[in-house]
Amino acid sequence: MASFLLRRNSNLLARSLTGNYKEQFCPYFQAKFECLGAALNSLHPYSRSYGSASGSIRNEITDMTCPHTWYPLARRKRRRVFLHVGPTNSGKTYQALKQLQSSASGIYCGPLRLLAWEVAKRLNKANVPCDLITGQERDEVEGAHHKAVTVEMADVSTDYKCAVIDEIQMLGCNTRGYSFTRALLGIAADELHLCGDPAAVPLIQEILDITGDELEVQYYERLSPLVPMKVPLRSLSDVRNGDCIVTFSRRDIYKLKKRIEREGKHLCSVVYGSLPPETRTRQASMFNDASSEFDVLVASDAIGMGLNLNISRIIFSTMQKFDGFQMRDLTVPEIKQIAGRAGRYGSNFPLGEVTCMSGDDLPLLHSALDSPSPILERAGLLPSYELLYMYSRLHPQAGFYQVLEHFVDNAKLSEKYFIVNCDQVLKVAAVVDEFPLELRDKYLFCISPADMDDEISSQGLTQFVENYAKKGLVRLREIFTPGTLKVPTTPQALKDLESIHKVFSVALIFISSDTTLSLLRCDL
Ligand SMILES: Nc1ncnc2c1ncn2[C@@H]1O[C@H](COP(=O)(O)OP(=O)(O)OP(=O)(O)O)[C@@H](O)[C@H]1O
Ligand SMILES: [Mg+2]
Repeated sequence: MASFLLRRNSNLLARSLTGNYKEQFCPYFQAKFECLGAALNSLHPYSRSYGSASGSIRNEITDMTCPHTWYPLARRKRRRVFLHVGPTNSGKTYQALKQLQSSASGIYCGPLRLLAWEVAKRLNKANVPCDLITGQERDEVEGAHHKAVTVEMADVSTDYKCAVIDEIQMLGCNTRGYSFTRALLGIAADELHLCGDPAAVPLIQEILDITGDELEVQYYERLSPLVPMKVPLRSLSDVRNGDCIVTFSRRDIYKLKKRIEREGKHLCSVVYGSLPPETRTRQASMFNDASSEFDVLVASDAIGMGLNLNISRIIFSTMQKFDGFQMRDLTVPEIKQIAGRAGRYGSNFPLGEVTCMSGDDLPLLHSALDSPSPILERAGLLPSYELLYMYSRLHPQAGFYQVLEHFVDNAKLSEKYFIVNCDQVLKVAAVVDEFPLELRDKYLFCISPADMDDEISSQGLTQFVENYAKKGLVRLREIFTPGTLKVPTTPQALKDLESIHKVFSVALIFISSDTTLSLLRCDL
């Protein structure tokens, strides 16, 4: 790994930028550029500074009320959209994938890397060659006309016969929502299948009313029962084959694994968000494989969406999680999604059960499973590079941080949309503004999956940016000394290794991605 090089303006980076550049220079942006050019030319050269540009042009650029016009290729079609909605384990994704599989070309967009992997594996097994593309990997299959991708990698500049967007209710997510909105508005497919929670129906109906697409809603019922238990799990010695214990911190995951394994009856696989994706896949496969000794899973909500694992019973060790700001109760959709992993149709366990480790948590579990998810009101958006570029032309003295912050403050939105939380992007912007970089390089760093709340990851990114700005070249061996990475023997060493992996992931995005500008920060 240490031999990776990143060159400024390398072919790949340039390709990734121009690829997206082309995609976004649609008539909508072209018109705005022309407007902006005329306005700048009409200004006195010395007055072209922050705050002095024409207010009406600024309003024009920050107008995000019609995001559907950003995607001319999709707008040229009248797409046939099928919205598959229903509870978990009701066959929504299965039906959508059947259509994808029988189409001449297509793309599957999912919220989790594990889901994209599951779909690619399934299509390839059915002799439909399918590429797997996520923020960190690109597994290309000869002759493939199908792709399974994490939604951030959805390609809006290619014409497809069929597309699937899974877990479409995520368009309301406060951080990743904009990628789902982009895929919904932008994918140019004759037939588009959306799968998800019924709570998304009214919002999608309203959005697609404006795009002029043809929409059909199909409702589903659960295929096999999910039984909420009346009693909690009394002790870890009652854990049995096929159980999945859910908890949210790495420390608790390993503590539970150790305690269960100490009983001497089971071996546990672990799955959680900051575990590198290949490791997550391997752990999930070991658990799913009936012949392996790993018959119990200890996992966070990284297993919480759409996945088909051989789980018989979900056991919530806690009903609270830290959401980056505070400890809070799990929401109704989160509880239903996680519980819905038990007893998947066609798995080794035709009946699913769900319970908690504490009896005090049972009322919340039962009421959540009985409640509908709250209706979604708005879909997420994020200003594109092109909009920010135009805005920065009006404010040439401003750094990227200021440009983004001001843009978001001044953005005009229709009532169906909101701008997603930009805190992480702004944290990276504050770092990149310290270095002499072009706006598009800064933007690229800002949307990379660097975790600025993690000390090692944020230090790695800073060093990365510094080397890049100085030499236009980054040698990873200058950031990490080769040979110093060891198999971790303590929890802290494991955490550090996961953080280092995040820095390598940023490097990979710069080196291997074609659609870099469309990447979102997290690739779960
Ligand atoms: N008609 C069917 N024939 C055979 N297997 C099916 C059928 N429908 C669904 N399945 C299987 O049932 C399981 C659950 O289906 P699927 O993943 O489509 O559910 P879902 O409604 O998308 O659930 P979630 O909301 O959790 O994503 C999968 O393993 C799928 O392959
Ligand atoms: Mg599904």
